[in-house]
Amino acid sequence: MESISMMGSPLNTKETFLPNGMKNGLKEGAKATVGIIGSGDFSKCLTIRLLRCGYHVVVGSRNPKRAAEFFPHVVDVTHHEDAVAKAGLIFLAIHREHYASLWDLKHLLVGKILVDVSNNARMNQYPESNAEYLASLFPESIVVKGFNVISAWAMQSGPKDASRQVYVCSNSVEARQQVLEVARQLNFIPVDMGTLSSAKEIENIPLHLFTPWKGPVLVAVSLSILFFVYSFIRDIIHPYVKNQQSDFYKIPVEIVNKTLPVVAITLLSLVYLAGLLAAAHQLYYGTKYRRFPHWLDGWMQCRKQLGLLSFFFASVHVVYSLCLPLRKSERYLFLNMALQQVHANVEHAWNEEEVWRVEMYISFGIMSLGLLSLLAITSIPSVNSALNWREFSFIQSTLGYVALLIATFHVLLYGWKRAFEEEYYKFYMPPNFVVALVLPVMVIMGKVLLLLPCVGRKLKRIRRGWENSQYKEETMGSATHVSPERVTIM
Ligand SMILES: NC(=O)C1=CN([C@@H]2O[C@H](COP(=O)(O)OP(=O)(O)OC[C@H]3O[C@@H](n4cnc5c(N)ncnc54)[C@H](OP(=O)(O)O)[C@@H]3O)[C@@H](O)[C@H]2O)C=CC1
Ligand SMILES: [Cu+2]
Repeated sequence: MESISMMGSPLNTKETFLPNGMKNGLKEGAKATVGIIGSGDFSKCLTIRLLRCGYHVVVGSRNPKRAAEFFPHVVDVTHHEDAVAKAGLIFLAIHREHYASLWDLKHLLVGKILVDVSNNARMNQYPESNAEYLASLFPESIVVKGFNVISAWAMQSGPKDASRQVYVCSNSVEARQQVLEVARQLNFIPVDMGTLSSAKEIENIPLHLFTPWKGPVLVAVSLSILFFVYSFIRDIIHPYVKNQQSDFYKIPVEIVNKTLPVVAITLLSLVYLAGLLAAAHQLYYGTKYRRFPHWLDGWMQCRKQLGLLSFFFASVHVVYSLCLPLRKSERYLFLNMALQQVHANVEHAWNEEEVWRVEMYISFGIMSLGLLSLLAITSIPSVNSALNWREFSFIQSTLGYVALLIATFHVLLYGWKRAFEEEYYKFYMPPNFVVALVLPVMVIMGKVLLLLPCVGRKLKRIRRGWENSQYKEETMGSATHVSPERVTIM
C-alpha cells in the first residue's frame, strides 16, 4: 500500500529499494516493490532475480492474463497503469520503439524512477541515446540507464559465471544511488558512470565485437599470409622450377611452422616498436605534452592485443615443432640419411658445432616462450591488479625486451648455418629467418640507443616534465601526454 500512496506525487527519493530484511530498520516482511513494464525475456529473468533477492515485483503488461502464465504466482502481473501506480522504481523492459506507447501513462510516471535497460541493434543507431530519448518523452520522470549489459541469460543464471558489471548513469544522483544499490543487492558490481550523457557509451558496450582486437588480428592475419606466401615461393616453388624438386609435402607442417615464428616475433617487435616511436616523438619535439599522431596513439593502445597474439603464435609454433619428428617424411629422411652413412662407412656421426647450435636454439626458444607466458599471465586483470606499478612495468617492459632478445637469438641460431650453406638465390630472396630478424634487430638497436646515457637522461627529463613545459597548457588532459612506458604494454 505504501507505494500506492506515491501515485502521481513526486517520488520520495529518500526511499530505498532494499529487499526484505536488508534495509536497516526495515521491518521483516516489508518488501520493496519494483515495477517492470513488459513481459518479455528480460522481464522474466529480472523478475526471478529480484524475487530471489527478496524484492516484491509487479509486472505491467498489455495483456496481463496471457503474460501471468509465464511468471511465478507471487508476481503481480497487471495492467500498465496499475503496475506503474504500485512502484516507485520501474524497469522498462520493452524496446525503444515502444516507449512512445507509454505516453498515456505520463501523468502516472511523474517523479518515478524509470530504468532504461534497452539496447540497440547497431552502434549509434539513433542520434540520441535511448535513455535520453526516454527522458525527453517523460521530462517529469527520473531516467536512469543501467542493466543493458546484462543478458537475460546472465540475469537468470546469476552473476557467478557471467559478466558482473552493471554500468549506471543518471542526471539524478539520488536515483542513480538507488539503482546502484539495487544492482549491488542483485549481486552485480555496480559502476557509476555519472550523468545521462554517458548513456550512449553504455548502450554501445554490448555492441562492441572484439573492437580492440580488430587491428591487431588484421595485422597478424596479413603478416601470416605474407610470410606463408613468401615461404611457399622460396622453399617450394623455386626448387620446383629450378630443379624439378617436388617438396609440396612441406606445405601443411613445415611451411606453416616457418610462418608462425616469424609472425610471433614480428608481432612482439611491433609491441615494443610503438613505445620506441613514441620515445622518438618525445625526443624530437623535446616534450611529452604534444599529442602523438593518431596512428601511433591507436598502435600504443593495442599493444596488449599484439602481445597476446604473439604469445598465441609462439605457442602454436612450439606445438608444431614438437610434432615435427612424428611425421612420416621425417622418418624416411632419417632412414635415408642413416643408409647413406652406412654406404659411406661413417660409424660415428657427431658434429660438435651442430649439437651445440641445436641445444642452444631449443633452449632459447623455451626460455622466450616462458617469458612470453609470464607477460601474458600478468596481462590478466586479476593478476595485474596484484602487482604494483613498478612490478608491472618491470615485467612488461624489461622482461618483454629480454624475451624479444632471447627469441632473436633463437631465430639466429636456428638459421645462421643454413644461410651459409644455401648459396642459391641468397641475394634476391633472403632466407625466412633473415626476414624474421629485420624488425626485432631494429627494435633492440632502438632500445640500446635509448639506454645510452645522453639519450636516456634527456628522455627522463622530458618525461618528468622538466623540459618544454610551454606545451603543457595546450594539451593537458589528453591521454596521450602519458609516457609510453606508462601504458600497458601487453
Ligand atoms: N533479452 C535480453 O537478453 C536483453 C534485453 N535488453 C533490453 O530489454 C528490453 C526488452 O527485451 P526483451 O525482453 O528481450 O524483448 P521481448 O521482445 O522479449 O519483450 C519485449 C516486451 O515488450 C512488450 N511490448 C511489445 N510490443 C509492445 C508495444 N508495441 N508497446 C508496448 N509494449 C510492447 C511486450 O510485453 P507485453 O506483451 O507484456 O506488453 C514484450 O514482451 C529491450 O529494450 C532490450 O534491448 C537488455 C539486455 C539484455
Ligand atoms: Cu622456434
